[in-house]
Amino acid sequence: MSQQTITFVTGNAKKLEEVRAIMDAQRAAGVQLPRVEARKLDLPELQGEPELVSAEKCRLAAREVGGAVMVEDTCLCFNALGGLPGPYIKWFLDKLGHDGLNKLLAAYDDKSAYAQCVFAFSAGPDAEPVVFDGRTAGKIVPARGENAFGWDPVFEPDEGNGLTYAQMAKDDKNAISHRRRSLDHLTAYLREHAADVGAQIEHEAAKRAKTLP
Ligand SMILES: O=P(O)(O)OP(=O)(O)OP(=O)(O)OC[C@H]1O[C@@H](n2cnc3c(O)ncnc32)[C@H](O)[C@@H]1O
Ligand SMILES: [Mg+2]
Repeated sequence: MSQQTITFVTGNAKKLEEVRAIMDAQRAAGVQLPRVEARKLDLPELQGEPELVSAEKCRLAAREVGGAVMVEDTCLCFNALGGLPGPYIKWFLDKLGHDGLNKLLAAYDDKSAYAQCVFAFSAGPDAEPVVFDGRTAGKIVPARGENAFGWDPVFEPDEGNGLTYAQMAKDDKNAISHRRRSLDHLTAYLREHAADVGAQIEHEAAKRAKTLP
């Protein structure tokens, strides 16, 4: 499987940076990982539960790439709001900013939240995506820290020693992040099912080769 390539499809350069850093550190520690290439594509996203959003994004990505892909969808879930904004965080952040995200919780004592990352992997356009959930608990705080990645300045993870994601060293965020946890599940799956996944990727590729002119 290590010879085969999986394409990570995302329109977000910061996600890619973190995924690369996490995978490079694991490789350096001797963990066997597949080759991952990146493709910058902003795919349309279905509305619904995070697993569904990610699985559908994965199906579209596999069709677009015509091969094995991984994608991820990230949510920021406020417990007082029943998990919202959740998968809609991109638009809430865009329209309301860091201050507005805090104001959403002004009427509630409970500022707790969790960051959730759902990776999805597909061996090819006709394969069923497999999804992996990773979460980090914390709370929403007034913005602290100079960091250009999304809502990092307003999320203080419980394991962050009082620092927001934006104030933490990159390696420290990557050690406890929602993305790290989800990616760990995905890479463990790829290792555990290396033979099956490898055969599935090849089967998909052979099928495509037959149908292409
Ligand atoms: O192409 P894709 O991979 O979908 O990239 P995206 O930027 O559209 O990402 P999402 O749909 O998953 O939306 C998640 C939003 O949360 C932001 N985000 C994702 N991961 C984050 C993290 O670890 N820290 C802070 N903000 C993050 C991201 O910039 C988006 O605004
Ligand atoms: Mg997106």
